[in-house]
Amino acid sequence: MPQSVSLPAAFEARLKAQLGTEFTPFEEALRTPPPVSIRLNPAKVDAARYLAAPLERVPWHPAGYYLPERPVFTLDPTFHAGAYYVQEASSMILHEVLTQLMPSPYPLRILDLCAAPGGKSTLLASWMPPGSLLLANEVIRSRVNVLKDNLARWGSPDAFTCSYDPEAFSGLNGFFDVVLVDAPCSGEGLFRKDPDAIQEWSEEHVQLCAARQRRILSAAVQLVAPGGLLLYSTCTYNELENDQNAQWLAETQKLTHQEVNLPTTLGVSTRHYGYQCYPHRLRGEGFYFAAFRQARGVPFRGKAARYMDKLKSKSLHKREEAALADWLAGESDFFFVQRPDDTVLGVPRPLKEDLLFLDAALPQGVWLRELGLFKGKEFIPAQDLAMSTAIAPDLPAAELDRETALLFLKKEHIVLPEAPKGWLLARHRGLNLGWMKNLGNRVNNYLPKDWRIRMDIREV
Ligand SMILES: C[S@@+](CC[C@H](N)C(=O)[O-])C[C@H]1O[C@@H](n2cnc3c(N)ncnc32)[C@H](O)[C@@H]1O
Repeated sequence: MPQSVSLPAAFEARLKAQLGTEFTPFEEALRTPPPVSIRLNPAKVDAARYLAAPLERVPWHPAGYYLPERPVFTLDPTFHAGAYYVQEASSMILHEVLTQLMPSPYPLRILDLCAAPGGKSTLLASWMPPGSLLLANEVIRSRVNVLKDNLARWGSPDAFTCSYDPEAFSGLNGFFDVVLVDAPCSGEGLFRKDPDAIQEWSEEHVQLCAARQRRILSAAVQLVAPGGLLLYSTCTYNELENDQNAQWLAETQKLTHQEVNLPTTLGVSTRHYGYQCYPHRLRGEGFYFAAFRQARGVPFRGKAARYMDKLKSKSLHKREEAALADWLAGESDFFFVQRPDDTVLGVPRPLKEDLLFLDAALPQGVWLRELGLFKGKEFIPAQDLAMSTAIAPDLPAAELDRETALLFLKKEHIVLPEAPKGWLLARHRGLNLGWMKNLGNRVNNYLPKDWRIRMDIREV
């Protein structure tokens, strides 16, 4: 935040009351550059081999690292391949919260109710026990595509996307073991990273956000299974949106507030119900979180059998299923469905019943991962498949140097005289970027238009 920008007077007065003598170091911290941090994708890269030089660790996440400066991420092909997510460090603490409060080795059903652009969803996808299901929801339609693409890049076959108002989930009461409400908020914690947030701040907006958060939380509470966890987080500091909403959850919604054991060396401040990250106490932005256990509640009761036919009617031919096996990793176990436009979608078989519940309970179901499309006998693989961790590891591929990888990501023509003909994965540092088809005299680039790098790459 530049020296010339001043904080709104009402915000400053409130933070002075909240922080006392710590207000001065807080304000000074807001005027220093925000730290840059990434979270590696352990399903795609091994830190020891991937990182060119040792980096400072984010103390509360095993795959979180601070970068010495902000690179142009767009010009790093491995960013497009889903090797890491650029995530503000404080919010990575949810990994520690989940590990302490939900130490389950068993598969879980997880809902990220306010998910775009997908930072917490990718964190959840990496954290969750094998066999779990993650549903990432974003109500604002214009924000759904970025969520879908970020999750596709992350590659988890067990993460799905949808777009509903929180109240639309009422047919799934008691279904989820973990529900995260990373609520839309007044964004006070982002003042350093995004000075525009200062212009948008007002007391009225804080009140509006607090009321909206309660509406979202009232819907979310119902969805948590008995014994399950509701996580509430914001990137703001005020009590109205934070601890007062947490108090309301504890007192009126009959949830049991959970404590998290965070060593004082981490610098996280304890509020009455939740926890607050301040930028002068740790290397991260402003972030608040509180955790609650659904003590009682009604368990979900659904009849999957009633809905089976719905998906069966769109199931694939046996010979097409057999052809698909070549494109998928040996250990993957998928069931396939075909959309009316013939796109083939794949779901890990152990999640089939849960997907059928979701499909029945939500008006338009959920978006499943695309595998490709059969055109006659030819299978045209989808971008989602290239990104998925369930793709067969031994498919024909061309390893591209950085310059050629960026040309591929710009959707330009590239020449590969040595490469075999047919479908080829474009790779950089062993990570898949997308599909090419080598016709001999030319290479067709199948990167989806929306994934194309738009910036000028000539500076590389
Ligand atoms: C703080 S952001 C979520 C950030 C995301 N969890 C991440 O880590 O990348 C809050 C999200 O809630 C969405 N949202 C806005 N109004 C909402 C509402 N009434 N119900 C649910 N979500 C809403 C916003 O569009 C936004 O994407």
